[in-house]
Amino acid sequence: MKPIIEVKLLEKSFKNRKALQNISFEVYPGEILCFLGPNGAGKSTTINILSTALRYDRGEILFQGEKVGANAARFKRQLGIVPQDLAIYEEITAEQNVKFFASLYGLRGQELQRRADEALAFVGLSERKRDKPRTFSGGMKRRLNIACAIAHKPQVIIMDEPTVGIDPQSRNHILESIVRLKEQGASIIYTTHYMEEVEEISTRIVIIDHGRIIADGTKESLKECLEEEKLYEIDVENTIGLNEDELYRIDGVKRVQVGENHIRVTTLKGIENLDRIIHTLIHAGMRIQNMATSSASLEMVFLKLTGRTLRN
Ligand SMILES: Nc1ncnc2c1ncn2[C@@H]1O[C@H](COP(=O)(O)OP(=O)(O)OP(=O)(O)O)[C@@H](O)[C@H]1O
Repeated sequence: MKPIIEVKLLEKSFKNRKALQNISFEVYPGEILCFLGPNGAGKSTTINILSTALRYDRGEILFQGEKVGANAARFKRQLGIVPQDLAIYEEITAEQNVKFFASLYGLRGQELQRRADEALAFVGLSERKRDKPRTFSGGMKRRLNIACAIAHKPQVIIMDEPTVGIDPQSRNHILESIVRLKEQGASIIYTTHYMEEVEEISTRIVIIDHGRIIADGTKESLKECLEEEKLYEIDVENTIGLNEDELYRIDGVKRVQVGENHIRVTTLKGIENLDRIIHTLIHAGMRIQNMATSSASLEMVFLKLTGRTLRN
């Protein structure tokens, strides 16, 4: 299958600070490509460039095999953008909002009405279409934001953290609608901090850190790198007095991460070392309160690749 978008060696600096370095990836039709990365990793910069809202210094973006530069107008018509901050007008009705944004893509008359109705039904807001968004919950506003971005039926939909700070019901609604958009053939580029969302909806994942892509693959392929490892999550009263080196000296221990009252130890599966880990912690004066073992998760992939958790 041919990619709908190809991004090649993208670079972007803000003053002297490099925000993106050698970013290359493809987007295929009918996929949900999740961008995962901590604050400041470069996710928004990447998708703002893709949205044509931000210039880049070097690199190339192709849409259906052709450079975007000369075809920017054609490309923009096929983009639906759901920004991180709500982009709706509070003082006009939900329907008027959707019609306004869809009209920017050239829709008029009956077609405009039909598409607006479809988009509002799609996000579950048909019954509230004559109401103004100022009377909506945060989740409903987010859904309206999505309706505004998809009414013109774009081939590529870019969503920047569309579920931040909303109730679980709206969140589920949004995730379900994203999967339906994919099933209808759209390509969705989705950024999030929430690992669970990535587990739930992604067909492919790009992990970005410090402005570079450090992994690109399906959930399954990314987790393969962890087949040999397991993770101990240990809660303690506090970690004052713990020397990480003592844990690293234990056979099989690969990574240690120490928080205020939490310790994560990644260790090789084949080596029985739990008794030594516990002994070392007790010897250092730790009061263990809880312990759990995890097998491969995206959080662990992220930890392995970056040495950090996604949400510190
Ligand atoms: N307009 C700007 N001016 C200066 N620096 C910027 C600007 N926008 C982003 N940056 C810097 O570029 C880097 C990447 O930021 P970006 O917003 O893309 O990260 P992010 O992964 O989207 O983070 P978040 O999850 O917090 O949105 C950061 O170091 C940020 O401080």
